[in-house]
Amino acid sequence: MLMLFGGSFNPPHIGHRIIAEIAYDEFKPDRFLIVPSKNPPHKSIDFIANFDKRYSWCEMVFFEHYFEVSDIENKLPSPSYTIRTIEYLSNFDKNIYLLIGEDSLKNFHKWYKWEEILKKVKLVVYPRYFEEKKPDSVDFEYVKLESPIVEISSTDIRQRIKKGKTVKGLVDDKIIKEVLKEFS
Ligand SMILES: Nc1ncnc2c1ncn2[C@@H]1O[C@H](COP(=O)(O)OP(=O)(O)OP(=O)(O)O)[C@@H](O)[C@H]1O
Ligand SMILES: O=C(O)c1ccc[n+]([C@@H]2O[C@H](COP(=O)([O-])O)[C@@H](O)[C@H]2O)c1
Repeated sequence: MLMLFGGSFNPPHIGHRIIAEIAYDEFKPDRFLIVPSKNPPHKSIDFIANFDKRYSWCEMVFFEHYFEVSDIENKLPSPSYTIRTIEYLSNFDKNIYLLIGEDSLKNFHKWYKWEEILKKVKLVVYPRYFEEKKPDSVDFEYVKLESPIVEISSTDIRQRIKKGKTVKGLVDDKIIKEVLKEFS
């Protein structure tokens, strides 16, 4: 079984690590892939660090031996549609679990070929809101993790840095210097 956790990771934060650790513990997949998105679809971001930087931050944050940080979306066509990543990974393992946060779940029915995705993966959702938010007007199956809500986001981290506020504890110590340099 392979678990896929994709994201912009702009930058990776402690919330991402908590999500990955809890999902790993719950499912114990044979492979757990962290996949930084080369060109995240549907995302308007004030600023995105280049792929190589985000990839190397992920390697430092997800250092445990059971995590594999993958550069596949750097090689696959742009934009980084998840269906393409899944189709590529299906060559290696057909039992794929796709891990997403509850905010992504809300818009999941707007993803490119989302119905195709659901035929190929089992969806695992990490809660992000105290009040459950289900996708609008569509119904599909997913497993929701029972886990603490983590109110940390990359957007907030970038904004804090711009305002000169600390992000210690929100971002892994190993990458904090580089992250501050990137987003100041
Ligand atoms: N605090 C969180 N709680 C639950 N899910 C999260 C959290 N942070 C990120 N995720 C999920 O992790 C995946 C990758 O997230 P992403 O890299 O976009 O981080 P983000 O904090 O949501 O970034 P941004 O603020 O730039 O949108 C997405 O599926 C997202 O829903
Ligand atoms: O395939 C899509 O249409 C699609 C639309 C939105 C998001 N995604 C993927 O979902 C993951 C989290 O996205 P994001 O924008 O919240 O960082 C990341 O791997 C994206 O490539 C994928």
